Amino acid sequence: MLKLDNVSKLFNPGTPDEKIALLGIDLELNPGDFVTIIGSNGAGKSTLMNIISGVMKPDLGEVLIEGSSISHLAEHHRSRWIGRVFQDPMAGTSPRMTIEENLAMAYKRGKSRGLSIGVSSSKRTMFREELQRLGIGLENRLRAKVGLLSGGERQALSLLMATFTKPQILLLDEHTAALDPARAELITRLTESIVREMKLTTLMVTHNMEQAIRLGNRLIMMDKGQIILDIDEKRKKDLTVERLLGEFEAISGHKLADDRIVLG
Ligand SMILES: Nc1ncnc2c1ncn2[C@@H]1O[C@H](COP(=O)(O)OP(=O)(O)OP(=O)(O)O)[C@@H](O)[C@H]1O
Repeated sequence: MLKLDNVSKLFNPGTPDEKIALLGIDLELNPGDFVTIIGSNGAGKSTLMNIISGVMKPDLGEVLIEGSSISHLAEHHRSRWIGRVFQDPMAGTSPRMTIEENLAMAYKRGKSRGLSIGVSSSKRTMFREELQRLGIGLENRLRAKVGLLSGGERQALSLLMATFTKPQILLLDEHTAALDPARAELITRLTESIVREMKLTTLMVTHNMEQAIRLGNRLIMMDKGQIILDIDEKRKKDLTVERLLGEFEAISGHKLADDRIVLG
């Protein structure tokens, strides 16, 4: 499925601001893996997501999907395989367009060029059915401008749009962090059901330790540009926040430093 082969990224090389963001990352996801990623400040989590989605290129190494390198492909060309939801609920949708127009855009992604972004009645019926799955009444507001939705509603729509065409890889970039606890819980629940039903291979960065342990079948910890812990489903079942923090400290030699960390 997704494979990172010896991926490294250095910012500002040869200057006093030189920063190693990623150092020789090897990572292979199996189909259907749901991997949560936690790590200290500046560990390289966002850089990793940006390199997978094509926002930036690695200095070294390859990103492969199903055995083929996608390293040369720009972000918009990868969007047919990769869905991404950002922390900012405003990032994944267009506020001036209606819910159905946003969905039509998402539906067109990766499809033939000629496909219209217009909303036919058959598409509208499909959009309504998809929105119903979210269980928050958006199916009755197809013609509402997305800018009028709450942050939670908008993030639910972003999640639906990112997964609409069943991407090979779903990237979740702290996608519940900007929401209040009730809305974060709603989005977490929706994420779990969409990932499970569609059997999506998923990478999720989170600052919430309890969420990282509870969700998914595999947990990765990063520090200073490297993966220092990769915990499988069996070991994950017995994890606690305390045990995880202890393991991090034992391996990295320092306490987990993250100003946004949520223990649970
Ligand atoms: N565009 C950039 N220019 C220079 N340095 C950068 C850039 N982006 C990231 N870095 C540096 O690269 C390192 C990794 O950053 P990254 O944002 O990937 O970490 P992170 O794990 O997402 O951190 P956080 O949890 O604090 O958001 C950090 O030292 C950061 O300061």
